[in-house]
Amino acid sequence: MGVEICVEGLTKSFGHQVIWQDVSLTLPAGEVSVMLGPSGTGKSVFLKTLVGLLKPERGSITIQGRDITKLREHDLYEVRKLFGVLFQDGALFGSMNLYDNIAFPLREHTRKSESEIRRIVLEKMDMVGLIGAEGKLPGEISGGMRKRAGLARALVLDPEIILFDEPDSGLDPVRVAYLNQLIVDLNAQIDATFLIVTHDIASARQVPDNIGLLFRRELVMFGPRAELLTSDEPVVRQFLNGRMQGPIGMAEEKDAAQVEQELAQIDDSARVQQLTPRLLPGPGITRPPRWQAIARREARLHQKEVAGA
Ligand SMILES: Nc1ncnc2c1ncn2[C@@H]1O[C@H](COP(=O)(O)OP(=O)(O)OP(=O)(O)O)[C@@H](O)[C@H]1O
Repeated sequence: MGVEICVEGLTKSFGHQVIWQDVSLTLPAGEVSVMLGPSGTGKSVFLKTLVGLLKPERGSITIQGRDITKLREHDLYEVRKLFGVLFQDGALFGSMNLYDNIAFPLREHTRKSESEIRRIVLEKMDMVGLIGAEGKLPGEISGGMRKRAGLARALVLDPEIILFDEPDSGLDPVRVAYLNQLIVDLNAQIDATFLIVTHDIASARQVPDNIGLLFRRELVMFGPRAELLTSDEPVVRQFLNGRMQGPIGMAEEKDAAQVEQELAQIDDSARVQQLTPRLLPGPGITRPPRWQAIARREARLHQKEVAGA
């Protein structure tokens, strides 16, 4: 079972540039959460702050009762072992084959024997569908395979928390669909806490239990998927529908009168019916008990929304 991450009043700046301020949210243990936001709103900075690579100016990040923003390097090193991170490009070593890339954290951080390492590496390669590609170099395989190799490497230390930085970037829609299914299946299998940064609205609608949205240096909203998907909050509605009409502009902020006029013109009559179904684990993968709780939570929200429509 994954662990909960409790973020309170978190603020991060670089010099005079405030990236985001007063961010508070709880990533529930074992659930999948997605963080959305226009480019440059600090989603990657948020992931790096969670894993302790960047220090916030204010606020706390509590994991297993410890505020990681206050830890010294040695203790932070221990907490980091709870995390697996899938970086945007897989962050594989170009000169090492996939087997050695995936074995790398085990050789660096554990004293396991080569036969034990072999068992773990092949198990994780199997989980992400890469059996047979052990000898390939990262430059010889597709972007989708590189992501899966990066994911296998993120899994080898059996993390309680996995952070995904734009796992779908640069992939075609079919590869994105396969990757989303893999993420859902993995979450059901290992029950770790997942946080995914993405721009892909289709993924954000189908994959997570919870969605958050960063905009203009604030966390606009964070909550259960169905709540965000049916929200009347103008920024949330604009982003999740990929529209030009709304408070989010190309580069500059729009003036209030223009936003109001644009919002008045949108016909949202079909919105309630459009609540995208959640992606379920594939056949043969047992759903952990929390899936029932999440399904009940979503059904309640949906009923409330339909009743209020
Ligand atoms: N180490 C750093 N030093 C100074 N500024 C930084 C640093 N890292 C990030 N930034 C700035 O923080 C802001 C947010 O960057 P970040 O990459 O987190 O955005 P993002 O929301 O992930 O964007 P995208 O969706 O385009 O990937 C940017 O203005 C970036 O230039």
